[in-house]
Amino acid sequence: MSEALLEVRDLSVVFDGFRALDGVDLTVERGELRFLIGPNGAGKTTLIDVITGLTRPAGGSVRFEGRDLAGRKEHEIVRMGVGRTFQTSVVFEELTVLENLDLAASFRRPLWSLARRRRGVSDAVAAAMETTQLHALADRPAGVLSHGQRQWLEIGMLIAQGPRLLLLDEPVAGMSGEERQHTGELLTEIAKEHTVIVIEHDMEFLRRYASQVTVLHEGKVLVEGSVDEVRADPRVQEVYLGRTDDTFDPAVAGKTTASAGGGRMAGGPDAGTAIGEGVVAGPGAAGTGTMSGTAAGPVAGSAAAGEVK
Ligand SMILES: Nc1ncnc2c1ncn2[C@@H]1O[C@H](COP(=O)(O)OP(=O)(O)OP(=O)(O)O)[C@@H](O)[C@H]1O
Repeated sequence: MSEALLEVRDLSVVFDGFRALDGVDLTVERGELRFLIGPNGAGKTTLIDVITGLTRPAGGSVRFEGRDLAGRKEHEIVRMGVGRTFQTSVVFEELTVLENLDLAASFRRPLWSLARRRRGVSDAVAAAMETTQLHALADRPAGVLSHGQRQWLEIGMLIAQGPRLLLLDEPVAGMSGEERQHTGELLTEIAKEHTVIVIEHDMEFLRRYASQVTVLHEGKVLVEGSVDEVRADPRVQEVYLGRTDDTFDPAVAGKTTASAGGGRMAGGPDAGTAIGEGVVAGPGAAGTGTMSGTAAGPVAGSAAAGEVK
C-alpha cells in the first residue's frame, strides 16, 4: 500500500489548559483536494499551525512523506515541501507581482545568487504565473491588486516554492462571486499537480469544488466524507445550527442567516452562519492589509508567521 502524504495521529494542542485539539487523526493521500470545515474555534487553524511548525503539539504525531515533523522549525518544514497561506495577506506591496513570485521562488536558490541581477523568468515563476493566470498583472505593484488578485498572487507564491502539500486558510473569504469561481477553478487546477488542504466555510463553494471533507468540532474530528455525506450528517447539522431535522440544508441556512445578520455572526455556535454561501466577512476579508518592508526567509508565511494569526 502506498504511503499517505500526510498522517496526523492522536494530535493534541493545549493552550493554558484549554484543549484546542484533542486526539485528532487525519490522513491525506497524495493528489487529494481536502476541505477542512468546522464552527469557529473548532481547531482548524491550530491544526494547520501544528503541521507547519508554528504551534507545538502537547501530544501525537504529524508525518509528511513518512518523515516526522515534530520539533522541526517552520522554514525547515517549508523546505520539506509544505507551504501555507494565512488568513492575513503576506504579499509585499511595493514589489510587483513578478518580483513577489520571484522572491518566493528564490528561497531555494543559494544566497549569493540573490544578489545577482537575474535575466528572464525562472521555470518556477513561469509555472506559478501560468497556473494563476497573473500574466497581465506581472509588472503591477502588489499594492494595487484587488483582494482576489492578491489571494491568487499568494497562492502563486506558494506554487513558486514547489511544495508538495499546500495548506490554504480561507482562500475565498471576502471574495466576489466571480472571484470565488476563479479561485475554485484555480484550486482544481492546482490539485492536478499538488495535494491541497483548504480551510473553508462556504458550503456552496464546497459543493462545487470539494470531494473529501473533514469536519472538526471542539478540537476533534466529527465527521469525514464526501460533501453530500457531510451535509446529510445530523451531527454536522447539530453543531452548525443546533438542529437535526432532515430538511436542514446548511447552504440555505447560511444564506438566510447571512441576509439577516449581514455576514458571519459572532456568538454561539455560529458556524451555521459560517457555513453558508453568503458568508464573506471574517478574518480573511479583513486580511487585505498587507506586509510591507524587507523580505527575508521563506516568503510563504513563515517569515511573517509570528505577526499573523
Ligand atoms: N495562541 C492561542 N492561545 C490560546 N488559545 C488559542 C490560541 N490559538 C487558538 N486558540 C483557541 O483554540 C481554539 C481553536 O482555535 P482555531 O483558531 O484553531 O479555530 P478555527 O477552527 O480555526 O476557528 P475560526 O474558524 O474562527 O478561524 C479556539 O478556542 C481559540 O480561541
